[in-house]
Amino acid sequence: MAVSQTLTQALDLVSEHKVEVVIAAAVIYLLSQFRTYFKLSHVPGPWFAGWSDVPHNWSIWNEVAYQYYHDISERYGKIARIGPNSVLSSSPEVWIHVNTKPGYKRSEWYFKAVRVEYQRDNIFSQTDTEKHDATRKKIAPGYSGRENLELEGSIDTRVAAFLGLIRRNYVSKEGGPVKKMDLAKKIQFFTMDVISLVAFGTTFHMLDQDSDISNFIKSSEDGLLIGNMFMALNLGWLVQAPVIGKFLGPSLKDKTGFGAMIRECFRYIDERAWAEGDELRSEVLEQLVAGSDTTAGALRGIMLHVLATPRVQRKMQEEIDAVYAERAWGEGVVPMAVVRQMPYMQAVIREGLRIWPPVLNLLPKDVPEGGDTIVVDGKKVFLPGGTCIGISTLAMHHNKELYGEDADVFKPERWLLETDQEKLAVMTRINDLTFGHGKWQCLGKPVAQMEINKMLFEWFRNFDWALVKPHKPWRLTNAFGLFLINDMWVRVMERET
Ligand code: HEM
Repeated sequence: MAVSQTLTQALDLVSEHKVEVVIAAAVIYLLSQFRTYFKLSHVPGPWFAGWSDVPHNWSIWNEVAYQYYHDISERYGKIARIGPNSVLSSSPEVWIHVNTKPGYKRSEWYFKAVRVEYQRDNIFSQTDTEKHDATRKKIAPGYSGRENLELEGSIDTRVAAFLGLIRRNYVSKEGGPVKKMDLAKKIQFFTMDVISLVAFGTTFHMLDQDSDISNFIKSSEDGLLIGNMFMALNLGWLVQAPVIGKFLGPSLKDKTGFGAMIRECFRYIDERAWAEGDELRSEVLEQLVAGSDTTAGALRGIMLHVLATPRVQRKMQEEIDAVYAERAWGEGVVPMAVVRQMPYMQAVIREGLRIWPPVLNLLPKDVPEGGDTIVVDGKKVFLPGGTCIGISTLAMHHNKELYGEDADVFKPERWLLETDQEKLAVMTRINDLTFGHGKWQCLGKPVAQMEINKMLFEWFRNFDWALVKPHKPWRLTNAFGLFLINDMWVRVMERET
């Protein structure tokens, strides 16, 4: 009774002083906006970034956020503001600092963006550093070639399957009809087949059947595009919200789409009795998401640049032929230990990852409580606690101060002809950041490296390649910083050696 009386009196008071209440609310709102604005007003950036996330979200909506980050860094320097509470940096030193200094944690972006299942975290979405570290300790050995001795053999079977698919369906002959192949699609078959083999111990057989089995790839692309839209509208939290989120996110009962894909994956996992418990199921599922588009993006990017540079293709094949002539490994797929010793191939891969880094989202981290002072180009910059700081990947890897005026050109020789050893070491350290750094560094790096190294060797040892539409080499979009690429049509011919 007393509560309802007080409520009525309060409502009466508000209705008597409507104008004053509106003014007070506006003042409080403006004060909080000013407070937020001034927190980071010493960081350069477009004026609107201090007041609104809309321009940033607009770039996400248009699927060009990676380019937006690059352009902001080019214009405002190595640390720049992109939102009221967000900054981004293209400085490798800053990024290494953020990823190693205790107290930094993953921002809430992670659970909004990469929590594949409703309200259940995986290692990638885990924002609680302690829980993340504990999970990482548990699952890391399974990802490493040293601990997982079957890894290389598993990948070899899929490399051989790719060569087999090309020979069965896509080899064109001199003067005969051209059998066009969408390399972008087949690369995704390859990465999906590898990752299913690594994650569940059984492959999807996409290469063997030359098909997007159960529409997994389409579902995953649709899921990324829809998720990207939610993020652009600042609604990422909705799919994880209590009750309502259950109906918005993918459901295991869905007939198609991401939900259907998750159900199928769980079936694979259960059949193999690979993992026990829901937590491990989530980790396995997460590998599929983290490990297929990323490596596919890398392989497509490297291939496009090599195919557009005939001199590089020729030099790669000369190196491959010399190694193959001396081969001590028999007839199978080239061993990783051999490709690792091929300087030109390694330069091509490093340069490919530099010119076309496949993971381009902010990977944002929160500054520890109490704030932190970072150093950018010798100047100290204070970031208040809770500020969200992300990486400007493209700007970092295309930095003209380090790589020169031709930083945006694919030139593997820059890794071979650099005489300044100190500079080469810096370039290498920065290049390694493609896979992240410190406690959040990519766990799948050995898997991805094996896929890229072996596949490139075998593609170019066996075949000659050409783009079918050099004027429009592929169709591309970007969601969550990952490239979704289709229609990369190529002509493949047996090599005349
Ligand atoms: C060229 C291919 C790849 C690139 C460029 C790449 C890049 C990255 C990056 C930048 C991160 C760090 C994210 C952060 O700072 O929070 C990451 C994390 C991760 N990646 Fe990869 N990745 C690739 C392939 C793979 C593959 C093949 C797998 C699985 C076999 C994988 C599994 C993971 C996992 C599990 C994490 C989370 C690690 C953690 O939270 O501790 N990645 N990756």
